Amino acid sequence: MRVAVMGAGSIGGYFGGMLARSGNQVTLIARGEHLQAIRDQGLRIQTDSKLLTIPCGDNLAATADPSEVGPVDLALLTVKTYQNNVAIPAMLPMVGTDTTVLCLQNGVDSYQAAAEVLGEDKVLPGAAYIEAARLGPGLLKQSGSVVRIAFGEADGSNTERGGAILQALTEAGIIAQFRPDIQQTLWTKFLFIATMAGVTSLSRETMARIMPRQEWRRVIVACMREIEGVARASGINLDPNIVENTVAYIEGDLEDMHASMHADIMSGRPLELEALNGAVVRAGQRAGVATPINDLIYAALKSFAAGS
Ligand SMILES: CC(C)(CO)C(=O)C(=O)O
Repeated sequence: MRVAVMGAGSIGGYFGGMLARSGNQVTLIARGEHLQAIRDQGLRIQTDSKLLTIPCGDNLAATADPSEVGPVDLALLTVKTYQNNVAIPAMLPMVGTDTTVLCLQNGVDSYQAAAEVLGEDKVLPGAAYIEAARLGPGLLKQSGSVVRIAFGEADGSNTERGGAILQALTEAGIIAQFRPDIQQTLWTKFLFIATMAGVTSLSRETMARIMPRQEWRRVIVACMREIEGVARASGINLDPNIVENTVAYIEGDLEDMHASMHADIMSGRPLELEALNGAVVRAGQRAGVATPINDLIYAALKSFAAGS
């Protein structure tokens, strides 16, 4: 497959690198010293056990300019959601008649922003579970054993392109699922990440530190119940034990689990607040469900959302 990755940071870089290693023709869209380092030294991915180097050459290329790439079979959208206004229109030269755009961003409505610009029939919503960070120019760190993508057609249909992407991801060693119930999948991750990104950013403490504390645990469970209520009132069919399952999932892997928004606020970078707690507040207003905890998180973090 010809693949382009819009946003070759830690998550896009990891998936792009794996797809190149398994024989796809991958172009990373990157900028500045990150781009230069990838070109000079290859993309380097440090896992818990080894350093993988994927040199630019046969299967991997990197550029700042999407118009150099031309139409691809698969474009991954992995920029932070607050970059969408610039990044999504910039993808247009890479989207042709047969291109599929797989949105792996946080949030339940990010893929719609892409669909509005790139075409309703082009964009597949998806959710990524991966613990990754950028250590330096051209160098990524992927931690822990969880690397998973769940995606689907927005209308729940079973399509040939979905099967082809599933095969490419699986051959790249990524645990992938092509799901008929993609809204449920998106909201399941959303309930987890909006809550944990919100509370860890608010407290400036990691999940491992706040999860065992009863006072935070009550807030976390209440925040998840709030999001569950908004989802159900919006017609999303979540698992009846969604909150208990999500708490158990977090507690099962606490040491390795960090919310990227927490890392962002600690480093003074912009926040995905609008796509996370802001989106809960807006969806709550639409569905007529009160969201006092997310209102508080949203209000408290708003002054930091543009970075500091
Ligand atoms: C799944 C997880 C926790 C890591 O990619 C995430 O989406 C985030 O931190 O924003």
